[in-house]
Amino acid sequence: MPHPPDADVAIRTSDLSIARAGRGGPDVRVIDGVSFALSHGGTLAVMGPTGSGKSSLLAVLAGADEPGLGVVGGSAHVEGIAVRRAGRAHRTLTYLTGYLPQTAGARLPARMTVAEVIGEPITSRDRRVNQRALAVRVATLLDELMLPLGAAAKYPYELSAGMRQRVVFARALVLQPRILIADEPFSNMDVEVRRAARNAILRRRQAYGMSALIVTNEAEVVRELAADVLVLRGGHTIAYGRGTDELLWTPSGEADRRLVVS
Ligand SMILES: Nc1ncnc2c1ncn2[C@@H]1O[C@H](COP(=O)(O)OP(=O)(O)OP(=O)(O)O)[C@@H](O)[C@H]1O
Repeated sequence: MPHPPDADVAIRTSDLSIARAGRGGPDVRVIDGVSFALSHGGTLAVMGPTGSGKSSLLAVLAGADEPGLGVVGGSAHVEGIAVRRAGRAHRTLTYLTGYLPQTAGARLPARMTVAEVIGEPITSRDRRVNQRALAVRVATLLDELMLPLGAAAKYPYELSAGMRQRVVFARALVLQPRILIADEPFSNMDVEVRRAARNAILRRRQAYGMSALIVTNEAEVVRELAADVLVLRGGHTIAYGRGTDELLWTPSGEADRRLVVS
C-alpha cells in the first residue's frame, strides 16, 4: 500500500493538546502542547510518572474509541491522517496502526478463543476472510511469541497473565501494522518471552519499516529497541532525545531525571 503523499513521517504532532471530559466538572487537559515526530521505521518510547498522560496520548493517536477523550488543540497526523477530524479515514487509521492498550491482557473478552481474539482485527473488517490463511497467520504469531499452538483454541480464563499479554501483543501485529502503538507491551513477560516480543518488533522494523510508539518506564527497553524518548509530566514534554542518556531536559524537568536514568 503506498504512503499517502503527506505521510513523510509515521506520526507528527504539533502543539497537540488532548482533554478528557470531566466527571461532572470541567474537562481536564491530559496532554498540553506536545510536539514530536516519529520517522518511518523509528521507535519512540513515551516515559513519565503515573498520570502524566502517556496512555491518553497513545489512545488518541491509535484512533481508539474512548468516550470523552479527544484533541482540543494543535494537530496530530498518523501516516498523513489527521486524527482530529479523521472522518472516513478513521477506518484507515485503525487499519494502519496496531494498538495494544494498557491492561488489555486483563480485559480479554471471556467468550472468545485466543484465535478469535487475535484474528478479530481481520474478521471484523472482512467477513469472507480465508479461514485457512487466517489460521496460518495466527499460528505463526503464536509461534513467534512462544505460545503453544494449542493455545489457539483456549479461552482467556485458561491462560496465565503472561500468556494473555502475548495474545494482545499478537493481536496488535496481526494486520502487519505500519505503526505499532503499544502501552507497556512487555508487562507480565519473563526474560525469554520478552526477548521474543522485542524481536517481533525488530523483525518488522527491519522487514518493512514498521514504526513503534511505546509506553515504558524501563531504560532497558529503550536500549533494547534503540528508541528515541519523550518524557511527559502533567501532560507536558519535559525531555526529548535519543536514548535515556542523551535527553534534552527542560529546566523544570531536570528534577525528574531519576525517572528515566537508571
Ligand atoms: N478512564 C479515565 N477516566 C477519567 N480520567 C482518566 C481516565 N484515564 C485516565 N484519566 C486521567 O487522565 C490523566 C492522564 O492519565 P493517563 O492514564 O493518560 O496517564 P499515564 O501517564 O498513562 O498514567 P499511568 O502510567 O498511570 O497509566 C490522569 O489525570 C488520569 O487520572
